[in-house]
Amino acid sequence: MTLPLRVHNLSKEYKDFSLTDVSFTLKNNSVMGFIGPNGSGKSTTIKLIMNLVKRDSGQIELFGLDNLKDEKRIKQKIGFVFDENHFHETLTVHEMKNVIRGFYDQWDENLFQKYVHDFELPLKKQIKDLSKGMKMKFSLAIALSHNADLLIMDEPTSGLDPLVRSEFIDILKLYVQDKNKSVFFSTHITSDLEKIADQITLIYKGKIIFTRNKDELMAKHCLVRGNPDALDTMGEQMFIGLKKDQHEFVGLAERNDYLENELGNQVSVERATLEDIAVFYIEGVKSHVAFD
Ligand SMILES: Nc1ncnc2c1ncn2[C@@H]1O[C@H](COP(=O)(O)OP(=O)(O)OP(=O)(O)O)[C@@H](O)[C@H]1O
Repeated sequence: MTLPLRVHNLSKEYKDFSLTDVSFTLKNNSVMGFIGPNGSGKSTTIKLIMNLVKRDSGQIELFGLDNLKDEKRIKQKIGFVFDENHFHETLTVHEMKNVIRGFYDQWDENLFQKYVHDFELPLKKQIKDLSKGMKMKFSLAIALSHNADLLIMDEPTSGLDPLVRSEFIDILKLYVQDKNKSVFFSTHITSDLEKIADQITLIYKGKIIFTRNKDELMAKHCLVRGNPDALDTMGEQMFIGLKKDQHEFVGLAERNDYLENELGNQVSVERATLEDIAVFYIEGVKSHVAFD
């Protein structure tokens, strides 16, 4: 079976920023969360995948097809939700939909109308008068109504309230119940990814730190907290990332017996959230000068 998305050694140079040898693979029927601090290169990577920006080198394959040579064919199979508004502000929802549906061979009007109903989309309102949440739901309704096999979304939930975000997650869960569907999206809201993601890719300063299975990532890591004196016994090298002052240290480590059994009374070992994992991996990279 061909993979929905494969990015290989992708590079792009801007004046003050480089995306360097970015590689990752989205598995079939999988949801991948693409995370990293502001300015890490998430939108740039997504724009390169969608051929909105020209790459310097590397390959991008969607469904086994080259994203440049087979762009037209590929775009029929992708539902794209973009943070920046790419609709004509003065058209109504209904008019805008009629423009967009013309691009898709497999437009499903009944399905679109179902989403209009479910999302309570106001067909007669001009795009400029929609709230942020409504615009996102409209984008999502479009993305879901042309039989796309892959959703690619750039921060689709930024600025949305928890209720709308929770609806969004439910929609994605339903979407990937179909074994042919996959999702790739960037976000800063790692708690959403804890609920829905199968894979996580972390990017920092234009380089990939890791692509990992989310459950495995969360099961394998822990936060360790304690008095800095305990570091003398433990050694700092066991930490992926570490923060300390004179009173306390907090670090991310891989779970192991030594930590949990032998050091039990000197340190506390806690569950690490996805946010902790991302923050401390980056902390570790920052303290590793060779990265720059
Ligand atoms: N067209 C451009 N010309 C020059 N620099 C650019 C251009 N587009 C993006 N950049 C720079 O590339 C870097 C990465 O930006 P990008 O938008 O990809 O980051 P991001 O990870 O999506 O950030 P955020 O989480 O804040 O949305 C930034 O430093 C940005 O200023």
